Parts: sequence; structure tokens; C-alpha cells
Amino acid sequence: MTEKRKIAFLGPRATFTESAVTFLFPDEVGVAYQTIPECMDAIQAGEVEVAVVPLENTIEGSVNLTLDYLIHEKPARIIAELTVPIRQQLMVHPDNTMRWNDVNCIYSHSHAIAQCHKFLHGQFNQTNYEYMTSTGAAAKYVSEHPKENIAAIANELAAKEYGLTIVRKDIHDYENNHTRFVVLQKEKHSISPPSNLSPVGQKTTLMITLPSDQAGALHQVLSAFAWRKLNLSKIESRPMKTGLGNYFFIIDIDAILDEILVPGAIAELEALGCSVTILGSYPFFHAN
Ligand SMILES: O=C(O)C(=O)Cc1ccccc1
Repeated sequence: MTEKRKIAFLGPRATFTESAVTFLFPDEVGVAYQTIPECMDAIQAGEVEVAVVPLENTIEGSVNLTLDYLIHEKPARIIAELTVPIRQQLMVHPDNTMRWNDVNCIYSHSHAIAQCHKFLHGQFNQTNYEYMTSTGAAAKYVSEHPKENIAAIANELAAKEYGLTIVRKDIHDYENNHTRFVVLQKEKHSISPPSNLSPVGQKTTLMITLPSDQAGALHQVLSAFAWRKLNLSKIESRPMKTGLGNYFFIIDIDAILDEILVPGAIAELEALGCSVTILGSYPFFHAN
């Protein structure tokens, strides 16, 4: 019998990240960590084989903590990506179901609160919000403080796991609320597909630094992809943290690395004076 692989995820139990782990790795062992950086440290320390962390949401944009930690602190390879539909629920301790309209604080992950902004503005505009490390952490906190009239925004699994009552269902403002999760693995490990699911396609993610003070450099970078007809599905800049105006560009290409075109584009970028790091070339999946 083969030993089960350990998968780090943003915990505690019943976060959206855990549901991504269950979808991708139904037969492996999930190990909950409190923060995204802790998940990434766990791969470097060899405590787990891979980590699953949120990277981007359709409503709120990138999870900067993940991107920045990947860029600046702990290099890791993206080996797969999963897009998951996200439904947010408002929940309270069962002792407080009669007074949920008057909760004085709502706990959740910052992205979950942002995804329900219109709902909260309409119904709870005098209420305080408290950001937690995850929606699961928020639900757990609410379950442990029955005397406080507080609520959490989290998913249905969290309501079950922590014994909370859902008082308003599906409070996210936009139906098209999806989050991309990435599976990360330590740089030198061999790449293994997450499971026998069928991928929707393949992507390559590059981190590019432009030569300093060169007019039109970004235009030249984009044209290296454009004339090869390489479709880009994302371009994002993140500060290099070395001074105002210095950025990394993170670019997702709709193509796998071993095609001739992507190595050609990378060689062209390097000839322009850019530095290019491949963050991963990987299959992407969709959960229902
Ligand atoms: O907090 C969670 O449950 C997470 O997994 C992070 C997150 C938060 C909000 C939307 C999607 C993922």
C-alpha cells in the first residue's frame, strides 16, 4: 500500500481551501496550517509534499499575501490550479439565532467580507468587521464565544463543522464568485499531477522584471507574446519592495512550457534585458 501524501492547506477545518484539497486530493491527508505563509513554509521544511493556497478571486482580485510570499520569501513551483465556485453564508451560534439582526461584529477572511460588501452595506452598515486568517477560523471563533452576539461569514461546511446556524444564505454580491487555488511544491521535487481528474487546459506562469528606465519595455514584453499568438489570461504587477515604481510582472500564458513558443518568448524577453522566472507550467481544473 502506498503511503498517503500530506497536503498543507489554509485551515482550520472547513475553509474553502480545504474543499479545494478534498476535490483535488480525495485520498490524501490534509494538514491544516493557520496562515498562508505557514503553508508555504511547511513545503520548504519538508513537513508536507504540497500546499494548497488561494491565489485570486473574481471579485476581490489577487490574494497578495500568496503572491508576495511566493515572489519574495519562499520560491515554490505551481504544479496545478483549481477554480472553485464560492458561496458565502452568514452564521451565528445557535444561542443567538433570535438576535442575529443586531450582531455587533462580523468575523471573516478579508476576501469573504469584500465579496459580501453590498449585502453588508445594506443590512449591517453600523456593524464592525474583524478580519480573521480564514473563514473557518471566523466560524470557529464564533462557535467558541456563544455569549457574544457576533456572526461569521463562511461556507456551509463550516456551519456544520462548528455547529453554527446559517441565518442568511448566499450573501455574496455576485453570482460569478470564483476563487483560483494553486497547488505548490518545493522547487526541486518531481512534478506529479494531483489526481486522475481531467484538466480544462494548461497554463504557464512567469515572473518578469523589466530592465530599469527603458521606455516601452512593457510594450516589448507584451509583443513577444502577441506576435507568437500566445494568449495571456492574466497580467498583474506587484511591487518589488525596492523603491516606488519598481515592479514584478506576473503573467499567465494559456500554453504549456514544452511547446516551442514559450521558450522562444522567454529567450526574446531575456535578450531585451528582462529577468524571467518560471513559477510553473501546470494543468488547471474546474470544480463543478
Ligand atoms: O478563508 C477561507 O476559507 C479560504 O480558504 C480563503 C478564502 C477566503 C474567501 C474566499 C475564498 C477563499
